[in-house]
Amino acid sequence: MEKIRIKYFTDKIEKLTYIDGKSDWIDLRASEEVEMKAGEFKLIPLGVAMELPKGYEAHIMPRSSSYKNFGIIQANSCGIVDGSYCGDNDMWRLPAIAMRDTVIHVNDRIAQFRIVENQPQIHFEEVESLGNQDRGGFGSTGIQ
Ligand SMILES: O=c1ccn([C@H]2C[C@H](O)[C@@H](COP(=O)(O)OP(=O)(O)OP(=O)(O)O)O2)c(=O)[nH]1
Repeated sequence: MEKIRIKYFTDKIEKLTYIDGKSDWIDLRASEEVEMKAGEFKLIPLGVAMELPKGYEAHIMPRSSSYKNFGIIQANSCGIVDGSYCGDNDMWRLPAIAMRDTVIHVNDRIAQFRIVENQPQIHFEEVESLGNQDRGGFGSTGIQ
C-alpha cells in the first residue's frame, strides 16, 4: 500500500477514492463549471494537488466514456504529472478540446489517473551501427 498526500481546493467535489476490484484507476473530477464552445480549448481544473510517493509519477488519461458524456478530447492524449509537481498551488488540470458545445459541471468525473514508477536513469551511448536486423514498421506486416 502506498500513501498519497492530497490537498483539495474545494469541498464541492467528492474525495478521491481507490476502488478495489473493478478498475484500480482513480477518477478525477472537474472542480469548477466549465462551458466550452465547439473547437475551444480550456484547462479544466481538477481541484486537487498531490504529493506522490517517492519515485512515482502519475498518468492522467480520459475515461472511456469521457468523449460520449462530455464531448471533449484530452489535448495531450496522456497527462504526465511529475513527482516534483507537489507544491500548494500545483493543482492538476485537464487540457481539453471541445468537439461540440458542452458544459462540464462541478464534480463530473472527466478523467482518471494511476501512478507509475519512474523509469531508470538512462545514459545514451552513440554508435555508428546498432548491429541488429531491421524489423520494419509502420504497417510492414500488412493489414490482415
Ligand atoms: O494533463 C496534465 C499534464 C501536466 N500537468 C501538470 C503536472 C506536470 O508535472 C506539469 C508539467 O507538465 P509537463 O512537464 O508535461 O508539461 P510541459 O508542457 O513540459 O511544461 P513544463 O515546462 O512546466 O514542464 O503540469 C497537469 O496538471 N495535467
